[in-house]
Amino acid sequence: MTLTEEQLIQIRRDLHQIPEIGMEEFETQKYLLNVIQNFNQDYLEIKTWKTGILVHVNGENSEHTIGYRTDIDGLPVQEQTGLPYASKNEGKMHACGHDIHMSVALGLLSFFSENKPKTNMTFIFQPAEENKSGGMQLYNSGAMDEWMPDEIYGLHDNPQLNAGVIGCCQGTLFAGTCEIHIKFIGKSGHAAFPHDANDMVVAGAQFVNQIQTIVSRNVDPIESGVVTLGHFSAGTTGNVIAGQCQIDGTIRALTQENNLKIQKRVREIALGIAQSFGCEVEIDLHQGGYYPVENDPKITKIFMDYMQNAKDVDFVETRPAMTGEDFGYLLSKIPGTMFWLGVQSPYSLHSEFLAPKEEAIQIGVTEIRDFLQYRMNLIYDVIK
Ligand SMILES: CC(=O)N[C@@H](CCC[C@H](N)C(=O)O)C(=O)O
Repeated sequence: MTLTEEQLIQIRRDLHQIPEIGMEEFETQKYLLNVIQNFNQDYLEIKTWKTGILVHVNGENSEHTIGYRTDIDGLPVQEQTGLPYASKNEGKMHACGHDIHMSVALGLLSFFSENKPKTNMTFIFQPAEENKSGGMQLYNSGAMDEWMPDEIYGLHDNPQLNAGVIGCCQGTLFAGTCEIHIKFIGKSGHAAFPHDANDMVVAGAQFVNQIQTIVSRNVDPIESGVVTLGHFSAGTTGNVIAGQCQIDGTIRALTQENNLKIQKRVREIALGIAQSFGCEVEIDLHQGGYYPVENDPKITKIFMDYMQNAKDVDFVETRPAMTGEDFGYLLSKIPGTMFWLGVQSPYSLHSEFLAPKEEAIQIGVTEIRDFLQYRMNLIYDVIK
């Protein structure tokens, strides 16, 4: 069966209620499998990988395989939307819209399970996009090998675009990211005797201030970068000198070169602070699979030209964004395109109030289905 708009919205609401953190998507996997097993199975082969699912669609010509990837994990965010179908999982929420991504993917898969595609297809329901580089883990596990796509597509929802609008750009769509985890370890003591202690609030504060110079002084101003420290904790109370300071953050850059340059400077500054304060430092800079999302020039031109000219598609050319995505790793191995799907919300991705407009799901399914058919016809004409 091809899922109707009503069914897609119900699926999205069901998934929205059961968000799970990366590599713990057990209920989500079970729900997805149940939906997929109700599709026409004539052309489908299904397998699981950890908490993810791979579905191969046998097309008319098996010389080319089109990949379509959705992420399936939620975030550790306490939902505050007040919606009747809000998350039932305390402290977890689909605050990045992966429930929308999954619903669109199911809509597409349901269509191609009924309408044999011109080429093979591999649908990837990928765990752990947010924090554990699920895309990189999946690719490196070899689980995709037998159904390896020749080209791959994936979308991300965008609250700033009207529902159903498609956005894309040539080159880098999303930044490469790198998590920062730094711990300064000194000596705690009485607030009255600072000379007998080694104050890690002061060391941490110096670190926070000094890294502000990285983007302003080390990155070419024509290019760009972000160093955000979202977490700083030290000490226990006002009259005890803190012996430890934990700082966590993230680096964002549009090129891998700048990402590595910023990583190097963060490391150097942390080591310099440790030396000048005579304290220990533990530095954990972790990029994993969060490479810059580099759209393939040829495939992206075909995608953008199609979307620009298609009747009924509202298309905008977007600028690169400093969000990260482990789809960047898959794109470093397989040529393809990532694009935005507008879901129109006053709240940003990762907000506890994010409430995407559900009409974007069916519009997205129609737009992407038509593009994929167009693309498969182009390929089929060449290889048949
Ligand atoms: C689309 C999106 O919001 N992605 C996340 C990716 C997280 C990357 C990693 N955990 C990091 O913080 O560096 C994002 O925060 O952009």
